[in-house]
Amino acid sequence: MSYGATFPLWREAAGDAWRDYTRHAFVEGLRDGTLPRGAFLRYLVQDYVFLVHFSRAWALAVTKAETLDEMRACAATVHALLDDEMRLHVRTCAAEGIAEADLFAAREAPQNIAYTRYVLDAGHSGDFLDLLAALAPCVLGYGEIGARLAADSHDTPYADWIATYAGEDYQHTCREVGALIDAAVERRLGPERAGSPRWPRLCARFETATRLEADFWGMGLTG
Ligand SMILES: Cc1ncc(C[n+]2csc(CCO)c2C)c(N)n1
Repeated sequence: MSYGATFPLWREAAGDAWRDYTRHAFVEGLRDGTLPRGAFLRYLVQDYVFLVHFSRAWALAVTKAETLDEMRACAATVHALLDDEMRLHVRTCAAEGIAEADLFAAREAPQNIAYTRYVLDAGHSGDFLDLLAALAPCVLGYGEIGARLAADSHDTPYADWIATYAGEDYQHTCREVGALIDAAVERRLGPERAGSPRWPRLCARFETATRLEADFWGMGLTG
């Protein structure tokens, strides 16, 4: 999955961190069905809280945008997060007897705090590109993971989760976010993006967020 021109460069620059995230033991457990249900539910409850803060980060992106197209793309993501993706968590948890109020009130794990506040700080202390570089591993990594797991399908109780991220709706979102990143980078750095003095810092932001994603899976596995 390339999702545009910038993402493959950031992914390449992240080196082993990308592999550690997208091939994490938690992901392999989703793929072959060996992930314990308790680990999945722990992840889902934390992920609900994660999505609350992620919605805030995309809302921050609306305020950091420079064009109406950028504002529209980020506002649409806020809407999709609050109205679609979080509902999936609510439904799955409800089926296990966990109410939405419990999700909202869940105590955040340190790995969750580290990741979401890192992303928010990238936006507060930096500009639109700093924020997008910190947001990208989350959005595009799940697209890549979903597509890989669906292509190598097993009989797994996590087939719904895989289908959500492998599905055309989500893959379309990933292509749109890839295009948003490409246009934002071109606008601010020009055509020689990788030669820009800002480039190494953007790669570093992407890599840090990637490492925090891997730690988030780890939290699901071990609590
Ligand atoms: C830890 C963690 N990382 C990534 C995602 C996936 N994700 C987060 S926001 C979003 C929609 C577009 O921004 C998607 C698909 C997740 N749920 N939890």
